[in-house]
Amino acid sequence: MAASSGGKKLLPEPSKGTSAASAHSSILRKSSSEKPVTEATGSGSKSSRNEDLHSVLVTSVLNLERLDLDLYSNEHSNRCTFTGTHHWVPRSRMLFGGQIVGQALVAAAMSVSENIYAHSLHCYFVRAGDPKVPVLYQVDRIRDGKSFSVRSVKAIQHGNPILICQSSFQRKMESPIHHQFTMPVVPSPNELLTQEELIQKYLRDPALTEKYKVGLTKLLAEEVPIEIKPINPPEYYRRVALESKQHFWVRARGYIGEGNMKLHCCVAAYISDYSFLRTALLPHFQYKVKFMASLDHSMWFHAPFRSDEWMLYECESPWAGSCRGLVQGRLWKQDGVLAVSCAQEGVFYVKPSAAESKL
Ligand SMILES: CCCC(=O)SCCNC(=O)CCNC(=O)[C@H](O)C(C)(C)COP(=O)(O)OP(=O)(O)OC[C@H]1O[C@@H](n2cnc3c(N)ncnc32)[C@H](O)[C@@H]1OP(=O)(O)O
Repeated sequence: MAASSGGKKLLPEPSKGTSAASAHSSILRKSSSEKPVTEATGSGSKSSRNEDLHSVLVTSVLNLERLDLDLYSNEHSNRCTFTGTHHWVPRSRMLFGGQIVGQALVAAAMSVSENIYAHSLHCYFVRAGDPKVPVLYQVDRIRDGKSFSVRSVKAIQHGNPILICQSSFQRKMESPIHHQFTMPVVPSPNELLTQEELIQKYLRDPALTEKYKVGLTKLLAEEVPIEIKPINPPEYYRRVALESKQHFWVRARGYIGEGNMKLHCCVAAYISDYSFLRTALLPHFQYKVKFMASLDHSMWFHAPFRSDEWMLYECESPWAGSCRGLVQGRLWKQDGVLAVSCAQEGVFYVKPSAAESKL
């Protein structure tokens, strides 16, 4: 399924100067008519996952409607067809950054030919997204070179850009120059509880205070289309300074299938912004956040991967200051291959701590 208009499958736009035939690739192979998944499917390898439950990320969230050449809307994708409400929106009530980045990459990918693949993207979030109105995606074809193609995408609401995203695509190339770090040693996904199972465990704790019960119940009710298995999650009630690092296993909720790499990169863009920025707050438990938002987001796609299979998200924050925090992340495949690197800066405005307020 590529962009769809009135249910008809639309193939990506032929790149200018490229024969339509070579551009006839669908970045999203699965039809949008397939049943979206509404709950986690299967517990482990893709073979145990019900292949009829396609991820709502593919059937809906990343399913843009083509309005014109290089112009797309998420009007029909931003809604959960089975509930009529908008897809998951953080409690900040701003559009989730990962959704805007993922949709911007879908729009850019529609304008490049089949045999080149996303290798990097760099975005700025310039205005908060409004969950009450659709987003327009305007693609500018900056350059098509022999090996690389560059696109610029503007995500627009109320006539103003909310996101500007540059992305670059490269044709497959081999090279003798190759190295990567070694994947951290952590428990495998099968040894861990999902975030939902952890919350259920906390909710069974008789010592749980009402405040935490309400917060955890709200978190449980959120329909985030991502499955997460935290590694060494801090006890919810332990208010202590933690190292600015976290690891968790992560995958799209539901089946996506072999698809092609452009689709998995778009889903990884969505996934990569979830629970990422909070890494910078882990050492600063004593402060109450009044405002928090991602300022930018960058990704580098290194090797083929599947975003509907467990990947280890290794997150760390080397620095925070001047109301900003930097987070860096690496997505590892279970076989130890480094698939994706991410980086993001965010803005935090916090209330002074109790001790500071007394000064
Ligand atoms: C963790 C969630 C990850 C995400 O997905 S966030 C979604 C993706 N990111 C975004 O949507 C951010 C989009 N960009 C923007 O909204 C703006 O560029 C951004 C970052 C707010 C900067 O715009 P500016 O006009 O410069 O706004 P600002 O930073 O001056 O103010 C923003 C709000 O914070 C408040 N603020 C500013 N300085 C503060 C302070 N010292 N203490 C407490 N609050 C403070 C300020 O009042 C403003 O709030 P409000 O909008 O007026 O209600």
